[in-house]
Amino acid sequence: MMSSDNMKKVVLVTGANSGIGLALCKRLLSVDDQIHLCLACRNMQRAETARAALLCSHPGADIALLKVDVGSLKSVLEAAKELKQRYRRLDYLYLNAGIMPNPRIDFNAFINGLFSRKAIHMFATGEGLLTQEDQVTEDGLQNVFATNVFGHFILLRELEPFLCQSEKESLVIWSSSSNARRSAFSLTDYQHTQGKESYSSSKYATDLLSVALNNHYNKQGLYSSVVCPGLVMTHLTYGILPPFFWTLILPIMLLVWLFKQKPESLDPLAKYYSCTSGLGSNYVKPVKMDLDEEAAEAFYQKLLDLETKYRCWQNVK
Ligand SMILES: NC(=O)C1=CN([C@@H]2O[C@H](COP(=O)(O)OP(=O)(O)OC[C@H]3O[C@@H](n4cnc5c(N)ncnc54)[C@H](OP(=O)(O)O)[C@@H]3O)[C@@H](O)[C@H]2O)C=CC1
Ligand SMILES: CC(C)CCC[C@@H](C)[C@H]1CC[C@H]2C3=C(CC[C@]12C)[C@@]1(C)CCC(=O)C[C@@H]1CC3
Repeated sequence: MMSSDNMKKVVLVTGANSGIGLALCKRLLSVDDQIHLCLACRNMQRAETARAALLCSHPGADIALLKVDVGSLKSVLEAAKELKQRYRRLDYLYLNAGIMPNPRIDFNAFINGLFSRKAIHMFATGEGLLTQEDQVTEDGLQNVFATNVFGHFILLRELEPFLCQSEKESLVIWSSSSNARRSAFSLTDYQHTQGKESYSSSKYATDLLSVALNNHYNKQGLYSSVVCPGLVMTHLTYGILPPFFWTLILPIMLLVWLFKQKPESLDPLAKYYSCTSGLGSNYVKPVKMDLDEEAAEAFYQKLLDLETKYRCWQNVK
């Protein structure tokens, strides 16, 4: 018979020590403080600080730490092994850790975009505005791809037996982005070795991967979904512009948005209302992803090939 401790849901969040990951952990505990929450972080000091902050608001919560650098395959394999020893189940896997290294704003694109019909879209998604300088990891992979996509994919593959259990369903949730863009991604260069939009490409890759995962794993009780947090002030965005700059431009961004609103674009027969209600909160609306299932499957096969290659390499080492 299962003890009540074994019946508690196990939730793992990568990149849980700051920003969206930490806010998510706080929210999860406020919804259900009876979960086993595991903060998967690369820096244990920052993870400890996050744990202490969560315990302040939720004393008595069951919060464990797991060391993992999702950009390193060795670290991911070790972390997965450790997890399998600690828990008998995994209910929610939040694949949230992510990077946007050395971001630069393309000011020419910004000025051109500002006076175009795409201004609002540009402010909402950052489309075409940002470039990044990527690097190669110890495993010989592009860092943004390794961190935002492949490390998480390997983690998921390793945890497959826990996620695909006949008696229960499991959910994998990816932190994607409105910056995910089809034109930044290429199946022939899925690591984005050539371009300067590795972030956009990696987020499009997570969207594709999520679709493929559903096709392959739904029958085994594993469901994948992507969330798109919009624009959130975190270390990631403070890497693009310093905090004081954001304080200055946010009201301007709001004004631009207001002036760009077209009254005729409002539907007279629609009510525009907040989705928040006392009967359960729903702050989001679904947006159809700009992708097709063949591309998702083709990308999935490429990831499986890369996985095979790296597993052989790990065995040889
Ligand atoms: N902020 C925004 O506007 C948006 C963010 N997102 C996505 O949300 C996710 C969270 O980002 P956000 O909270 O904004 O940014 P933060 O930089 O605040 O958080 C990123 C988290 O990921 C961790 N991380 C980064 N690299 C690794 C790694 N190799 N191994 C383990 N952990 C790692 C960081 O750890 P450490 O502290 O050690 O660096 C940190 O905890 C990302 O995937 C991002 O792309 C999506 C849309 C918008
Ligand atoms: C005065 C100007 C220099 C103002 C430039 C504003 C831009 C820096 C921002 C406008 C939209 C923003 C945005 C992001 C980053 C910053 C902007 C491009 C993200 C790409 C950050 C990470 C994400 O995942 C999505 C964000 C979408 C919007």
